[in-house]
Amino acid sequence: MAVTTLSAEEVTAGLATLPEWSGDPTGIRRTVEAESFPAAIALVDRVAVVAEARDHHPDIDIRWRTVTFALVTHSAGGVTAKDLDLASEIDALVTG
Ligand SMILES: C[C@H](O)[C@H](O)[C@H]1CNC2=NC(N)=NC(=O)C2=N1
Repeated sequence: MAVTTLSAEEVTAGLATLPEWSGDPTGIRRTVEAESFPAAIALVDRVAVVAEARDHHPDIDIRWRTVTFALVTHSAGGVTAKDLDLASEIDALVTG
């Protein structure tokens, strides 16, 4: 499915619905403090299942209990609706 990149205004509007996320048209990101390292890995595993199902994958940085998810649509060269949608899914997986 061809997706088009979002404008700065569209990303700003999208981030208004995603208060845990920050970023701009080049990428959006969220950091999560998990209870433990195993909990961090379990969260990453839950996100991996959804990402694989969507064929849309975050860049993930794991540092002990701190997990940072970064989203951009690489093939489009910027943030698209796919990134905003997956960000919302990740929020649901964080709260569990
Ligand atoms: C072949 C496969 O569908 C593509 O490489 C997918 C995989 N996951 C992806 N994830 C992200 N974030 N951006 C992409 O452009 C992308 N492309």
